Amino acid sequence: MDGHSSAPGRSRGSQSPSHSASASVGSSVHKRKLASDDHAPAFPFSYSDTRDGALTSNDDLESISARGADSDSDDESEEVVDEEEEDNDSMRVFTAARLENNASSRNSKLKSESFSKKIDNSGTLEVGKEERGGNASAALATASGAGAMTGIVVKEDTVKGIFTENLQTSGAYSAREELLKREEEAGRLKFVCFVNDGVDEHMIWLVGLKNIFARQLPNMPKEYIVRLVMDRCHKSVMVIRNNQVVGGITYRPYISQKFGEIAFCAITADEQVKGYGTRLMNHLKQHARDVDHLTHFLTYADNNAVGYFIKQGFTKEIDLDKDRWQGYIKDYDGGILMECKIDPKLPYIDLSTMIRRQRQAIDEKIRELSNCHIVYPGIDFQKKETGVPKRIIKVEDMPGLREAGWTSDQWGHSRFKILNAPVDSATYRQSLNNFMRSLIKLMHEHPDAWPFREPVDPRDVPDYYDIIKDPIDLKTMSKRLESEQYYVTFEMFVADVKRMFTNARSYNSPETIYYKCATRFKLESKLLVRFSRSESMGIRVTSIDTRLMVDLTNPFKERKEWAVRTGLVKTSHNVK
Ligand SMILES: CC(=O)SCCNC(=O)CCNC(=O)[C@H](O)C(C)(C)COP(=O)(O)OP(=O)(O)OC[C@H]1O[C@@H](n2cnc3c(N)ncnc32)[C@H](O)[C@@H]1OP(=O)(O)O
Repeated sequence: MDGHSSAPGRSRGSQSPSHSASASVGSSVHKRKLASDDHAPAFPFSYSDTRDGALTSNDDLESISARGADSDSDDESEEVVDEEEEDNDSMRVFTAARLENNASSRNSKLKSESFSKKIDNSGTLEVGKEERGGNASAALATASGAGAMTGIVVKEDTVKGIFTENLQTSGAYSAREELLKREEEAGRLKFVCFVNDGVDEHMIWLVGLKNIFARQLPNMPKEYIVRLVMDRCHKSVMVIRNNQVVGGITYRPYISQKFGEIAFCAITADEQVKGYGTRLMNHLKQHARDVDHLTHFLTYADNNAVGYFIKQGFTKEIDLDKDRWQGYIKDYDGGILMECKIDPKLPYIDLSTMIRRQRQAIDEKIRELSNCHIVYPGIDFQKKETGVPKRIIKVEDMPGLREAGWTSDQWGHSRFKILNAPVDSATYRQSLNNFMRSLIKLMHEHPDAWPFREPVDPRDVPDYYDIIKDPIDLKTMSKRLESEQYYVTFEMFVADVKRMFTNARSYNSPETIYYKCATRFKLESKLLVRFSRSESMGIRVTSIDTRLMVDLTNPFKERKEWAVRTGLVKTSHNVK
């Protein structure tokens, strides 16, 4: 039973049999003292308690360290474009490195062990039997089902000649978790939780963990790390791979308060960003919930690690009642207090199976409602130059189209309808072609159109076609238009114009004239199409966005005047 008495003023040192320097209050003094006093014992307190063969001196610890538990070894040096115009911006955004893997930049300063910590008399921790006997979490994971990363089973499709394919197997998170789970099942990886219990093997791992913390949290006084890792009120959940510790979390469970304080968390440098940190946290949560009966975790997250903690479900908003934690936990400089609620039901160490089942259930439901999982064979579409088909393929011959609910009256269906256009499809198409022709002509005349008038010559730009897989230019568009087979909808035309700008802006860097031309040309083409569409559709625009009008620069100036003249735009309204 936790006999904690509310004594926020009592120093943490009072829990140690012979605490000394560490009980000082001023943080800087404390830090300096720890950092500079070579004669100070590495342990701020001595282990007079010898239960379970606990260490009795600093030498014992050093000797264990010398046995090679150091896994973080010292040799490690450490529209026409429509409304969705900006959809291509992402193409200019290059993916940044996921992590700045520089341990020395991880800046976590111990501000002060404020020693206002309340004492949790439950401090003597029972290490669950399952931890002593191995790894409860791993056992649970094994019991909870196969971890094979199989794809979703697709029902046999009865339609002849139709292929079905797995839509998706698993996301990156699940894939990583599954992989590590399989490692656990194969015995190459385990997650254990120990306190300083004097058992040699456990001590070796704890010392190894201490070394990792010392390496990965360089601003944390080493003596302080040793003290907490070896403190019997603190537990450490460790990642053990091939009998070597590769990381861990040291935390203190406050049993009566039902929360735990994560003191240190680190993975050895060359094993970071491989999913160990996530799996470790999941094991910790499961253990803390099932063994310690905790409901929350609190931690002062190092600024550089806030992202990691957020991904593990920690938030900067602290919901936990202050009475439950204030005065218990230590303050750290450069750290942000974060909280995580432990879910009472989630299978933390088998989340991937849960996610896979949920994904499967959703996928099955989607398959009941749609045929989007059915993949049809492609059509033999032999193209002439400019992509115009050599042989006209009847729409109804396209595999899967009828199955998708297409009917012949939908031919040439478009979001854009020319109003008052003839209903018979031949005349309608003629009007559409005329409309697109007038657009191409106007675009051709635009002063910024010069880079787009002809296809890029590979002799001038040898790598262009290696990078741009779907080239397009105004001349090619004109040919497509003249074939009268290609642009069967206005959307197809718009798609080519969009691609022309996207190609230019992905091949060329922003400071180039080509990129700038593309940006200006894109904007004005967009305005042009909006105007032309309005005109062609017979819509009488009675007001036009001021911004559009202001943006209309030269070659379209006449159109603006024309728009005003014809009453397309209300002069009293927007035109300046
Ligand atoms: C209370 C404290 O101890 S605070 C100090 C925390 N410890 C440190 O900063 C020491 C140095 N860092 C480390 O030891 C490790 O990088 C840890 C413990 C922070 C994370 O362990 P890893 O094994 O690298 O984490 P893991 O591979 O599971 O990554 C989980 C996710 O968090 C992200 N992540 C990992 N570290 C960080 C970080 N420092 N900042 C932002 N995101 C991070 C990963 O990119 C990954 O994202 P994804 O799921 O979208 O791909």
